[in-house]
Amino acid sequence: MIGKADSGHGLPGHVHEATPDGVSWYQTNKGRLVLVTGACLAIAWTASLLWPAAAHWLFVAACLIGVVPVARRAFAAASAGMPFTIEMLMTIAATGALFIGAAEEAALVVFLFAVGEVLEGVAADRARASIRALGDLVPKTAIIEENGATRQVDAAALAIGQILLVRPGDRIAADGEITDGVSGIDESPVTGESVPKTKGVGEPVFAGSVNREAALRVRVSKAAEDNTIARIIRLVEEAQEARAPTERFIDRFSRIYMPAIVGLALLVAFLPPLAFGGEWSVWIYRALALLLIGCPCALVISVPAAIAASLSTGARQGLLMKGGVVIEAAAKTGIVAFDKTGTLTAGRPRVTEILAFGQSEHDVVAWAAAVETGSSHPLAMAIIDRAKADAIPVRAASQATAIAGQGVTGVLDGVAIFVGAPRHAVKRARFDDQANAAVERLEAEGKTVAAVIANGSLAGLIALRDEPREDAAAGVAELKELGVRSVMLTGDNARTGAAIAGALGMACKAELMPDDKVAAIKSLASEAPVMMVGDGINDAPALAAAGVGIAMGSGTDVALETADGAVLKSRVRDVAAMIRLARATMSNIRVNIAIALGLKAVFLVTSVFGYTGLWVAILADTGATVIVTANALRLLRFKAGQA
Ligand SMILES: Nc1ncnc2c1ncn2[C@@H]1O[C@H](COP(=O)(O)OP(=O)(O)OP(=O)(O)O)[C@@H](O)[C@H]1O
Ligand SMILES: [Zn+2]
Repeated sequence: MIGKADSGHGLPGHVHEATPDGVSWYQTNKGRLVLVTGACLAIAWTASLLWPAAAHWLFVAACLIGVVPVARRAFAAASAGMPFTIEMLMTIAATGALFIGAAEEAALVVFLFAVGEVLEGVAADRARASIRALGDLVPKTAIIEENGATRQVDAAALAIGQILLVRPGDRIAADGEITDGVSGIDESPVTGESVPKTKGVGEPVFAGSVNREAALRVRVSKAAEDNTIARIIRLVEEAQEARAPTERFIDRFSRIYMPAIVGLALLVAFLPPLAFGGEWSVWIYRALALLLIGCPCALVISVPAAIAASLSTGARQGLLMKGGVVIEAAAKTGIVAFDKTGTLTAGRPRVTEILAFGQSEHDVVAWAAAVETGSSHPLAMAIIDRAKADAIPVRAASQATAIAGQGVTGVLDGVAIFVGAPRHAVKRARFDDQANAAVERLEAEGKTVAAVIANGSLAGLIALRDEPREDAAAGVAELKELGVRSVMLTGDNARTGAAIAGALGMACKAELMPDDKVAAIKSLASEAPVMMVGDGINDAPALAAAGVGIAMGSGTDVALETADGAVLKSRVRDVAAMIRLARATMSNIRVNIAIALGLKAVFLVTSVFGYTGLWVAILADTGATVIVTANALRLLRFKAGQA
């Protein structure tokens, strides 16, 4: 909401337009107003020493110069149906002060109000600039190779298929695939991951990452606006627009609060003089101070400033959240449900054992690999890789069909083959005691067993193991420290699931068919707010069912669009980091609201009883805004990860 023209919270004007790049505060209209009113004040003060009679009129002039632009905005809003604006409060207070003869204070009020606006603008711009800085990471130009010659082109105009020449030290200008060369690539701008990765021919690279070592040729695979970094920036910018429930509360609050303040001011102005003969000028003066105290700008700025700072900090650390709503929900997380394959584990299972029953090991692997050509499951790739490694030719089975959550079937050389989970395989072939014992033992070791059935009898067992990510146990432990429970959701069998989950120190719900995951999330949600973490691609329904759905993955393979947020570094610990950042943001907001309301409450009382006057009132208002914004900007330096 910062930087947008007012979007209906009834408090226009105090919300800041983005300052264009390269424009300093004093070059903006509001900045010039500060300089002009400041100069008038200085002249008037000097004059008051030399020629007191003229000083009064100089203060009046200073006040009028300052109040006219504010009054114009106030009346524009009023004629648009929003009479209770911050500008209106300010206009009434300043002109009122002029009428009761407090010209010096009226001028000071107008000046400090202008200063406050400029300070807010500077702070809001800082939060925004740190998001925009992400975009500056993509170079403006690129060198392409065409018909054997090279030329420099505009990076925004790069077309898919063009070949980029990337020298060592260059930033890569587009998402693409390496066609020539091997080099260490620093992807920290895109994923927040600071350790460079060595990449070679055929591997993807992302716009904004830095080529560290050797020259590369890269084939452009995405148009400029579809680059991963462009998508991330767009997402963070859109996220800024999404309004948190707390923010909506403040809007509603302000809508009642502003008229209430005006009513109270009228009461203070008229009641004492009419009821018990108070001095008119005294009570009008106090009422005007009350109007200034009533200005809710600190309250209005507190939430969006904190959210903008938090989104930007998160983005730089590879933690994306789509707006204040997500931050607020993430902060409340009581249970994190993790998908197993590809989230808690690396998603690259390896074959560890092959047991053959009455067949050769060779045939077991050959049959299994043949039907697995019809599946895109990670287990399928592992089995095919094993066949290749053992120099067993992989032929494609006919009629190969994947059965979701169970396995695959197909026919090779007239042999009908099934490869899949033993609990489904037992319906297709008899398992003797020896086979059952082997399955039990392997699963208890955290391995997934694929039973291979040929023409209705068990031909063999293939055990596979998908190692947990290096930081999975640490991530689960960090979550526990935050008071958050972790649960693993998996389609794998209960024994394997329990073995892996147990080693990581978390609970497990296993043997879930794809639809069951949604039901599992819903039942967890009845216990505590759930965050679901998955790869975002085949578990979109589960991500959607959870209070917060977070996709985990690096660069292009993460489905940013389907989730509420993403952990770009593929680290389990970053899930804890995200919750920490969300909680820090919410407590920052709570502190800000307390500061804003607390200061107002104190000065409300002192103004009504006449202990403090107009200029203290406006100073408290501006001061509260500055304190609140400065506090929000502290989030820009928040380190979400634990050392
Ligand atoms: N192509 C396949 N080859 C062998 N077994 C398979 C295949 N597809 C599915 N299975 C079996 O079915 C089970 C359930 O599969 P599903 O894809 O639902 O879950 P998963 O990938 O193992 O686990 P997760 O839910 O954690 O991603 C697997 O654990 C495996 O035993
Ligand atoms: Zn204010």
